[in-house]
Amino acid sequence: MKNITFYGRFEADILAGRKTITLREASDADFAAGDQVRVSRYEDDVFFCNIEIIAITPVQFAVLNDQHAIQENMTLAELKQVISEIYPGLNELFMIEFRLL
Ligand SMILES: CC(=O)Nc1ccn([C@@H]2O[C@H](CO)[C@@H](O)[C@H]2O)c(=O)n1
Repeated sequence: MKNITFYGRFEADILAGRKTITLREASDADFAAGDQVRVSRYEDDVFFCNIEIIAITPVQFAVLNDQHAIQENMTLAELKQVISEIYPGLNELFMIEFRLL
């Protein structure tokens, strides 16, 4: 089974179904629709759920919109700030849509 990590501060939103996408660089988006993936916290590698990948879609930072932000449970300004900190200067992102198993 593949693995993905999320920063621990997003665990509660993921488990509550409030965060249903993640935006990643290409090297962190090697998934396909239908994959079942183990999810753990980035900081301590503690497992916290399994997800099923619904879709992987290329998306440019420049075209991120409120719909993306809603799916991240953030404002668009917050989302752009978070991504700019994780992937400074990167425009080519991949949207990974998922559901909890
Ligand atoms: C090692 C590593 O890159 N881990 C990441 C990368 C991204 N993300 C989250 O995905 C969304 C869009 O980037 C935002 O909610 C991010 O905080 C995350 O939780 N953990």
